[in-house]
Order: sequence, then structure tokens, then C-alpha cells
Amino acid sequence: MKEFLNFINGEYVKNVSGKMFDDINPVNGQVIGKIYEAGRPEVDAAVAAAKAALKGDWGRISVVERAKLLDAVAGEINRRFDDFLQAEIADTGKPASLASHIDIPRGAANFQIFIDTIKSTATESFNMRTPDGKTALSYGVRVPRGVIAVVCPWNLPLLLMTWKVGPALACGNTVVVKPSEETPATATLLGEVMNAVGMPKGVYNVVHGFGPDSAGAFLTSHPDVNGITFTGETRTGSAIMKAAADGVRPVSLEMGGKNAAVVFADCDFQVTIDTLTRSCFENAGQVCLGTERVYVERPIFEKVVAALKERAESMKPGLPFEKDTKIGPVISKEHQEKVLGLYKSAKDEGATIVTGGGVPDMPEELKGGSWVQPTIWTGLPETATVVTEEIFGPCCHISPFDSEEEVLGKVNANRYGLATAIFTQDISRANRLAHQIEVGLCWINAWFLRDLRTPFGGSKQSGIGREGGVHSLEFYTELRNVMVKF
Ligand SMILES: NC(=O)c1ccc[n+]([C@@H]2O[C@H](COP(=O)([O-])OP(=O)(O)OC[C@H]3O[C@@H](n4cnc5c(N)ncnc54)[C@H](O)[C@@H]3O)[C@@H](O)[C@H]2O)c1
Ligand SMILES: O=S(=O)(O)c1ccc(CO)cc1
Repeated sequence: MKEFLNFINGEYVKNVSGKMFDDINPVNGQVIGKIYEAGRPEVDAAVAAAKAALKGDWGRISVVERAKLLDAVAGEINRRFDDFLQAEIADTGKPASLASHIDIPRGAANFQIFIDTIKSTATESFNMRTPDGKTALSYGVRVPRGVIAVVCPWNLPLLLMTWKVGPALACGNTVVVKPSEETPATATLLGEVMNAVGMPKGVYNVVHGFGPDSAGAFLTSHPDVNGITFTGETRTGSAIMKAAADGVRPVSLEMGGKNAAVVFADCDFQVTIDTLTRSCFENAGQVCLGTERVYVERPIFEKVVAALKERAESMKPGLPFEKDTKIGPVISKEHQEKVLGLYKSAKDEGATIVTGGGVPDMPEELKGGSWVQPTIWTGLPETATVVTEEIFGPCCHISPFDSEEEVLGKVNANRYGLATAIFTQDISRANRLAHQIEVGLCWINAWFLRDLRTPFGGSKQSGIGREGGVHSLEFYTELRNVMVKF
């Protein structure tokens, strides 16, 4: 049985309380590890180590030396690719084909991309005449914020954690990471990588545990934390924002969504169906950018429903390393219950169940896993629970529309505003809509296509702030103005 320890000041440590909790494999429900929960003493030690590291070697090295270390981190993740893959898959049950193409390579890339950003981003400068006829030059310098708390979810554990740790370290900060209690493995393993490349002690720290009354709350309310970056549910983000208000710490929040896709009759049908199959069902629907509402122009409504039904039914659930596995379980029994509860509410509210709606029939040895069927509904009003609430499962509701104005109103009538995908050959119309849809990210004839130099984040209750490229520098540094008179 594996043991997951906290990683503090370059060392793996247990805890003073002796409290441990289980790491469960969602494929079969078996306990695969024990996690040492960090209490206040461990969180205090991690924050103190991170604070001290700012004053040590890490705080003194040049950007070029920092970049070399981050490049080495990326290299070491790639060298230990299989270890990261096994760790991520054991925690999440996701297909190896998916994790080896997205989660692990992006885990490494997140350390490299921000090296370029930090090296190539200039600060402004201005010249002016002073009243006594001399000259004054003002220029900006970016300084690290300090100790950054990084609070992470379970859906893309390594990818989403490094998406924040990469830029935070590139900017010269130190971090204390609180991975999801469901997925402790890759954040823990990254500690070994940091030591292997010679990262100074205390720069990267990990504390395990839950949210309220546990490591998450202790960390986000810690007075020596200088900024908090969070990905997860909107309700949690709201609690973290309250904690951050004490001490007036800045927050960057990436939160929930109820993303729509808009399909016009003139779309490239094959591209649309291929893309919707991914956006609705990939990672068992547990992608914050995933589509849960599909609006289809009436002339092709039936055709889209039939094609997507066929694709949903071809998504074979199974073991992560089996070649024909197309979908894994959802993360936990608790999440399975939530998703199945929402499947039931769709039925109770009068949905037509096009496909799915329950638990797939799995072989005996996998019956203890948290499996759910890819599911499609039609026929619900816009007020139905599964049309308004985030499910975070492999499912979507499909409804017809007759005009651009109508579909725009429906897409925007939601408290979330993370992402939308529009499918049409009419690029003018697509752009017109993209400018009016209230989201942080809008794809046209694509989904989850990312250029990491671009801003990522949500509108409305999906988030506060943007990360990616120079936008990450806005959060992870403070801009200081220096004025010199001569
Ligand atoms: N917008 C995005 O980029 C994005 C990306 C991925 C996931 N998500 C969202 O994440 C959710 C799924 O992830 P989840 O279930 O892990 O989210 P969650 O909010 O339950 O947990 C996220 C993290 O917050 C911690 N936490 C919980 N309560 C806390 C508290 N009071 N104080 C401090 N920390 C606390 C958890 O332990 C975990 O590490 C979905 O809503 C999804 O949309 C958003
Ligand atoms: O910007 S990305 O790092 O690519 C990214 C991908 C997915 C999500 C949501 O699950 C967040 C950020």
C-alpha cells in the first residue's frame, strides 16, 4: 500500500496528529494508499518554509538561472513520464490514451511555457520633464508576490496544478500546494522531481487534506500567504474569497461552468460530431470546459441527436490501459451518487432519455468502481435542473433552436460563463455571436484548443481573473514603479 506524505522544505513528512485518510482507485473502489492529513502544524511549517525560501538562494538567483531550473523540472517530468502516468491513472481511473496525450505532457509543458513569457515580457517606461528643468525616468519592475497557495481539483490533477505552479515559480514566488484529497499522487511525486533537479528547499511544498477545518482552510486563511490561486467549485471559491479578505490577499479563481455548444445547420457535420463527442464525454465529462448544453439549429436537430447517440453508445468503459477503453469512471462514489442523482432528476422532470441514464454493466471485478453511462437527454425546458446546474459527468441535453437571437438568449441565461463552442461555416456569424456570448473562452469549430499564451478564465460565476501568458504575470507578480530624477 502506498503512503502519501506531505512535502515540506524539501522533505517528505508525516504529521503530528497521526490522522490519515484513504486514497481510492475509482476503477474498482479499492484503497490503494494512505494519505497523511496536514493539520495546522504542517501547514504552518510549509508556509514558513516557503517564506524562508524567498529570502534564500531562490530569492537571489537570476531569471536565467530560474528558467534553467524550471526547464530541468519539465525534463525530469518527461524522463519519469511513466511514473507520472501510473500515478495519475491510479488516482483518477482515466484512460491511459487520454492521460498520456494531455495530462502528463501538459504537466511538463506548463513549466516551459512561462520561462519564455517571463524572459520576453517587458515593463513600461516613461520619460518626463521635471518642474526644475531636469529629467525623470519612470520604469516598472515586476517583483514576486511571495508565498502562493495553490488549491487544486481532481479532474486534471497534474495539468491544473502545474498550470499555476509553473508561472508562480517562473515569477520567483514560492508555493504551498493543496492537491485534491481525491488525487494526492502526482503533486507528491513532483516533490521528488524538485529535489532531483536541485530546486532550493521550501520553494515547492505540498500539504494534503480536505477543505473546511483541514489543510485547505488552514492554508487559505494563513496570514503569511500572499496570494491564493484556486481551481474548483464556485461555492468553494466563494469560501476562499472570504478567507482571503482577511489580510486583503489577492485571489485568482477558476470555477464551475455550464458550457453550451451552438450548432448551426451549415456546420461541417463530421467535425461537429467528432468535437462534441470529446467535449461532452472526454474524461467522463469531468472537464470544466466540457459541454453540457447543446443547442442545434432545427433542420439538423434529429440528425445531430442520432449521431451523438451512436458515439455515446460506442464509448466503451473499461480499465485505463486496455486499448479499446474510451471512458473511465467518475472520480469517486460520492461524485457518482451526485451525477446519478442528477440523471434521476432529468427523468423526474420529464426528459426523453436518448441514451444512458444509469450505471453500465461492468465485469464483476470492476463493479465496485464509480461508473456512469454516457447520457443524452432531449425535451427538457431551459429551467430543468440538468439544463441549469453543473453536473460534471458524461452527459448533455440537446435542444433545437430557430434563430441566432433565440440561441444567444438561451446560452447567456445561466449564472456561469466559462466556455462555448460554436459550429458553423459562416465565420461572420460565428464571430458576431462570440462577441456577445458571456464567457471567458469561445471556440469556433473547435474545443479545448489551447494556446498557452492566451488568457484563460471565466466570466460571471465561473471565475475571477485570467491566467495564461502575460496574464499569469499579472497575478503572480506585483508591478513596482521606480522613478529616477537626473
Ligand atoms: N474553471 C476552471 O478552470 C476549472 C477547472 C477544473 C475544475 N473546475 C471546477 O472544479 C469542480 C470540481 O473539482 P472539485 O470537486 O475538486 O472542487 P472543490 O471545490 O470541491 O475542491 C477543490 C479544492 O478545494 C479544496 N477545498 C474545498 N473546500 C475548501 C475550503 N473551504 N477552503 C480551502 N480549500 C477548500 C478541496 O480540498 C480541493 O483541493 C467543478 O465545479 C469544476 O467545474 C473548474
Ligand atoms: O488552460 S489549460 O491549462 O489548458 C486548462 C485546461 C482545462 C481546464 C479545466 O479543466 C483548465 C485549464
